[in-house]
Amino acid sequence: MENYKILAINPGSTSTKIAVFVNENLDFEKTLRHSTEELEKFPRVADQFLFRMEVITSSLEEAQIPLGSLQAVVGRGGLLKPISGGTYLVNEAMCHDLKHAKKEHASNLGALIAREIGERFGIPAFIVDPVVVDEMEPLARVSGMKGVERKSLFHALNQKAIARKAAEALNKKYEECNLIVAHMGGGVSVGAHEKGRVIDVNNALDGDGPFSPERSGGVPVGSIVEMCFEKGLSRNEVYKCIVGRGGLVGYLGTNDARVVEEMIKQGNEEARLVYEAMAYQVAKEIGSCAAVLKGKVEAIALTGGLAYSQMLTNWIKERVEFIAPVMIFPGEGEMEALAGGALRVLQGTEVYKEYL
Ligand SMILES: Nc1ncnc2c1ncn2[C@@H]1O[C@H](COP(=O)(O)OP(=O)(O)OP(=O)(O)O)[C@@H](O)[C@H]1O
Ligand SMILES: CCCC(=O)O
Repeated sequence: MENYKILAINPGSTSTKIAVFVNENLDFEKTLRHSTEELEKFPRVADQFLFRMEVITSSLEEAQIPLGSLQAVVGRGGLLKPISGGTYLVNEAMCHDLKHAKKEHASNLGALIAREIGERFGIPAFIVDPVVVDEMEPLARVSGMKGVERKSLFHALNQKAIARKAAEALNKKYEECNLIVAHMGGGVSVGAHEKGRVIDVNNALDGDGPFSPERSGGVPVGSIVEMCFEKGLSRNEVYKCIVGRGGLVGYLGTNDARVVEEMIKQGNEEARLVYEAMAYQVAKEIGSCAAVLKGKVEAIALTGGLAYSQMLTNWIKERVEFIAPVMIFPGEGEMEALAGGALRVLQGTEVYKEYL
């Protein structure tokens, strides 16, 4: 069997994760951290392109991994038009949309960096399951306000990767089972996976669903109207309260769940209430997904950095275990999922999709 060496690139808001896989096997991995001072110099995420390229190429050089030895490069996909899940070849239309994306998101750089490396070394560049994966049913799109549609914007890459692992643990194919996946990281998304399609999910970036370490999740809209029109906050200030300064940050001044657990251990009652409320909201969202799937749920998977917390997962489990067995996959499998998507295409077990 031919060996494929694949570089995976995952640009995050404060880091760039890179990994090199030979087929399924991890050969090299590094998280390149970027300080606020380093990133502050760039007015827009797109302006960080050369800076991130430079840190990636120097680390690979340092690790003595020649870019010329790669067979493919794969980046985390960003805020494109809504598309179905899968592996996409990076093309001109995709790069155009990412350069002109209305919203800032570090993952907008994934495809652009992958394409640059791909072109330099004559190898294919892909993205896999970007945050805009949209497999929602028409019913799920109706918001209740004419002219406003519910959108699918979530941790598609990790949700799909973990759903595949949960299916494997059930000895089934992902496309054969109904699962609920709760990704609990800096943001939280809870998806109803029906036979390999995420038919409903909360929009993790736009104030929808449970609150998270730094996002407010859904809040009563009347209060937002007041913030906009009576408190005189700017558009950016209001958005910051929803994404960045919401959730644990807003209540407790930290986005680090470990710090919150320490506060609870020291007897801080507010910290306990807020932390348990986060678990309560995730459990409620899981319950909503169970209704979406008409109760036919084979497993509930909890993942993301917060899934390391036993305190949190126990609170969630006690409320949702009656629905289906709860499986816990702490952390995220994004690098493996990126490389896996590219590998399936290189090995010919999956056909890449074209972004139009
Ligand atoms: N061992 C642990 N116990 C409790 N919480 C933890 C642990 N490890 C990480 N966390 C928490 O997980 C959260 C971050 O999760 P994660 O690293 O998945 O987020 P991210 O990658 O920054 O954001 P996102 O997943 O939204 O893209 C933080 O609140 C962090 O404190
Ligand atoms: C929208 C999913 C990715 C993120 O939370 O930033």
